[in-house]
Amino acid sequence: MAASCVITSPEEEHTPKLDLVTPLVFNPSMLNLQATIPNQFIWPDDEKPCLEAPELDVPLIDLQNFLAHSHSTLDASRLISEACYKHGFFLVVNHVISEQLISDAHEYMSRFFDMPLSEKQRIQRKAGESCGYASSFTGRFSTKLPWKETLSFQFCDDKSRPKNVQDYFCDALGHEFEPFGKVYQEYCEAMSSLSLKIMELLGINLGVSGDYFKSFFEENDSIMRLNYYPPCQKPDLTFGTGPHCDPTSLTILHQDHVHGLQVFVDNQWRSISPNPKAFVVNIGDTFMALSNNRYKSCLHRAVVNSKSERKSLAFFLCPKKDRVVKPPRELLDGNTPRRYPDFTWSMLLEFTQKHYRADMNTLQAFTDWLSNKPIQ
Ligand SMILES: C=C1C[C@]23C[C@H]1CC[C@H]2[C@]1(C)CCC[C@@](C)(C(=O)O)[C@H]1[C@@H]3C(=O)O
Ligand SMILES: O=C(O)CCC(=O)C(=O)O
Ligand SMILES: [Fe+2]
Repeated sequence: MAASCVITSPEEEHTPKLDLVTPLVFNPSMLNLQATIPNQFIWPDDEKPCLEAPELDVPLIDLQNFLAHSHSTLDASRLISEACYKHGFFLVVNHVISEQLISDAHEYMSRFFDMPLSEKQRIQRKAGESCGYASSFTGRFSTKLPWKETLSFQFCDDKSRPKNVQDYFCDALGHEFEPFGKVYQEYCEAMSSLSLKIMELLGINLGVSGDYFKSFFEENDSIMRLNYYPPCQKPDLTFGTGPHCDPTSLTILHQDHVHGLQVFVDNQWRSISPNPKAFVVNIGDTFMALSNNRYKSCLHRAVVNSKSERKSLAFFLCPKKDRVVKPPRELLDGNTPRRYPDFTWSMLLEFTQKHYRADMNTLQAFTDWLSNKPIQ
C-alpha cells in the first residue's frame, strides 16, 4: 500500500504544536514493521493487555440437534442458560452455513484491506455514522487508538430493499465491486437467519412466550463489521479492539485462525481460541436490557501480535431502529424490577457514534444520559 503514516517527526511528537491540524493516518503497511508505535496507540499501564490468557471453556451448541428438539435439547438449553447468565458467550456449530461462504467472506476481506489506502478511503466512515471504512478511528478518537482497520456496513432484513448490502458496495465503490457485494449480501442473510434461530433458542431458555424475541428481530437493521488487525511490533502496549461490551443485541463472530479474542470472566481475562467450524456468539447490551438484565453482555477485547495479521467477521444483530427495547412481561416480576428504561436502538446507536466511546459501561452511561445525569 502506498502513502505513509502521517505522524509528526519524533521531536515534534513529544512537543506537538497546538495548531497541528494534520490528523494521524494509520497505514498498517508502514506501521506494522516499525519497532516503536505512535503514542496515540499506547494504552495506560493499568489497562495494558496480557497476551497469554487461559482458555475459557464455553459451551459448544450443535444447532441442528437443538432445533430438532432431540434428546440433547435440554442439555444444550441448560448449557446456554448457564453461559448467558454468567458471561453471555457460547459457540455454535452445525449451523448449516457453508464453509465456502465463510471462506469467501474472509477472502474478500483480505482483498479489501490489501487495497491502497486511497482506494479504501473512497468508502471512508463519516463522522457520527456507523458505516464505512475506518483506519484505527484516527480523527474520531485521540488516545487509546485501536490497532485495526474496519469496514462496517448496514444489513436490512427488508423486503423492499432486498440487495441493500450488494447495492452499498456497487454504489460506493463501483460495479467492479459487485462480487464483494454479492458475498457479503449472502453472508449477512445467513447471519440474519442464524440470529433468528438463536433468538428462538434464547426465548425458550428464558421462558418467554412463543417467538417473542424472534419476531422482535425480524426486519432487523443490523451492522456487519470486518475487523482487520495488522501485525504490531509492540502488541503488549495496544489493543486491536479495546475492552468493551457490545452495545448491540447479539454478536455472531467468525475468527480466522489467529488467536486474539479475550473475555473477562471471574475477574480474569480468558481467551476463546479460533475454531473455523464455529461461530462465537455473545449477548450485547441491548439484549441484556431486553432480558431485564438476566442475560449478561460481557466485557471482551481483541489483542494483536507481532507475527501475523488477524481478521474477524462480526455480525451485530440490531432491531429495527424505532422498535422500543422493553422486556416481555414474563421477565418483569416483583423479584426483578425494571433495570433499564425504554429506549430504541436508534437512540443507543447514536449515543455510541456521536456522544460516547463504547466501553464496559456504555449501557449505564446511556441510561444516565437519558435521565440527563452527568456521565460519570
Ligand atoms: C454499535 C457498534 C459500535 C461498535 C461497533 C458496533 C458494536 C461494537 C462497538 C465497538 C466495537 C465497541 C468497542 C469500541 C468501538 C469504537 C470499536 O473499537 O470499534 C465500537 C464500535 C464503534 O463505535 O464503531
Ligand atoms: O475481533 C475480535 O475477536 C473481537 C472484535 C469485537 O469484539 C468487536 O468488533 O466488537
Ligand atoms: Fe465486541
